[in-house]
Amino acid sequence: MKKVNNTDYNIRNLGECKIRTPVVVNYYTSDSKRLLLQNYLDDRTPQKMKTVKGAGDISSSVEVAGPRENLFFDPSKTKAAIVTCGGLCPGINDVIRAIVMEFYHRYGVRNIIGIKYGFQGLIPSFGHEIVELTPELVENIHREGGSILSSSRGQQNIGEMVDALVRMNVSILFCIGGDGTMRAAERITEEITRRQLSISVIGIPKTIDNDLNFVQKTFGFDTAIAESVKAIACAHIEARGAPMGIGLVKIMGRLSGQIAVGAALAQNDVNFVLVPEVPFRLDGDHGLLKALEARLKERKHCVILVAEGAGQELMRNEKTTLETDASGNIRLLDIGYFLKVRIDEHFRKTGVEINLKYIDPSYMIRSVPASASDCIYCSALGQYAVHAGMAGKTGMLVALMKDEYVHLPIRIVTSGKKIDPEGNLWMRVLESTGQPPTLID
Ligand SMILES: Nc1ncnc2c1ncn2[C@@H]1O[C@H](COP(=O)(O)OP(=O)(O)O)[C@@H](O)[C@H]1O
Ligand SMILES: O=P(O)(O)OC[C@H]1O[C@](O)(COP(=O)(O)O)[C@@H](O)[C@@H]1O
Ligand SMILES: [Mg+2]
Repeated sequence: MKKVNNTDYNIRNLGECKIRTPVVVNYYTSDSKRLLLQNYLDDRTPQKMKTVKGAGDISSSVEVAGPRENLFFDPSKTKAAIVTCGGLCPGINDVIRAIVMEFYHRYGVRNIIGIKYGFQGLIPSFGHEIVELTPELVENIHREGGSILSSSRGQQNIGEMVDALVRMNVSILFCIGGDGTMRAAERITEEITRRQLSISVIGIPKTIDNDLNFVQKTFGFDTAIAESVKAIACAHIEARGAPMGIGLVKIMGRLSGQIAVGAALAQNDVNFVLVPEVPFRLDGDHGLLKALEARLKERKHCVILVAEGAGQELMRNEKTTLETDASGNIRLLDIGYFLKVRIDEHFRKTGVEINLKYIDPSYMIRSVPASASDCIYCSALGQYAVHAGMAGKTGMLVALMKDEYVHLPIRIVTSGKKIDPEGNLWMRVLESTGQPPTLID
């Protein structure tokens, strides 16, 4: 990576630079649909592009993250704003800290503000304060979980948010968030483009769910796994501590079972992993209850790990109305409690006395400070985000992809990454748990 110091970059070309969205060329999505983004082809020198193998034989090129020789924004006049949205996630404060430190110490930018309570902070009627972010303020924030700026859910008016950016004279907006935040960031970018404003929008992929497409890993994911593992270890101890013990753990993961899968692979005490991507049944010769009977008969204890989004169809019928949260995310029914009740009922009927202990670590896996590996990731994301913003990139996010930090157009990441039930990851889960390949008749 090229080292930046305050004299390395060239701000003489400010007027000649254009604010622009990076490109992905010839990318094939996992379902093999061709995604061709016609866009600016800047930074396409070989050392600034990374060629990655997509599905099949198709290669694609994406921009590699890092400092650029030409800046779009003049550091002495630049004002940056940071907003953190959606669910909390370990490492948010690390990213905020890295952005502030990079601006101050690398680029000499002094004007950095924090928007409070997610996108609400850009809507004047909420009356949230604006926070001035300085090195002194952020110095120790990475030791705390959560976000010093707080967060919120709920859609806000895009036009009003852009008005606020204009009013505050913001040059670069950093949106730290998950899929919802990236959808909002995309719409903000579109509105900025429509108004022909020179405001750059840079996304940073946060979510313990790790469900952003093309992004190898969202920050906070590793920490969430490390915390989930503690609950699994307790469930295992409890299961072994009583005759016919069952430890049942429910873990977050709304549309994807990535955390459950990661935790199961990290802590090989789990016998059944239930995720949204792989449907299962309770009843029938190949259903979960029969498989559980067999496991208990053989080993006298069992650990079940269920992702919160798994088995939703088992609890719904045609009369169920789907409720959503303020952001439009579907409110999930409680699969953990449902399984506890159904498993208890089943063994009562069959006359087998079991000891089921249900553990739901819930928010405990996401409100902790980041693990060491997430800390490293968060600092890198913050630094690269600043480089991208100063170079006038927009409508993009910084992310790790195939072990390289790259720039991805925001619009390609929001379609939702899933575990492939035919893929190697799920295969490894089956191998390490010993659970049957299917729990459906
Ligand atoms: N299509 C959209 N247009 C505008 N705002 C959106 C859109 N989707 C989500 N948002 C907003 O982005 C913010 C974060 O989204 P949310 O789903 O709560 O969390 P996350 O970004 O972690 O997935 C919320 O304020 C939400 O209302
Ligand atoms: O109760 P909340 O705050 O709405 O959050 C619950 C959800 O937030 C998450 O932790 C992460 O979701 P986002 O990152 O998309 O906000 C999910 O795993 C969970 O379903
Ligand atoms: Mg989300």
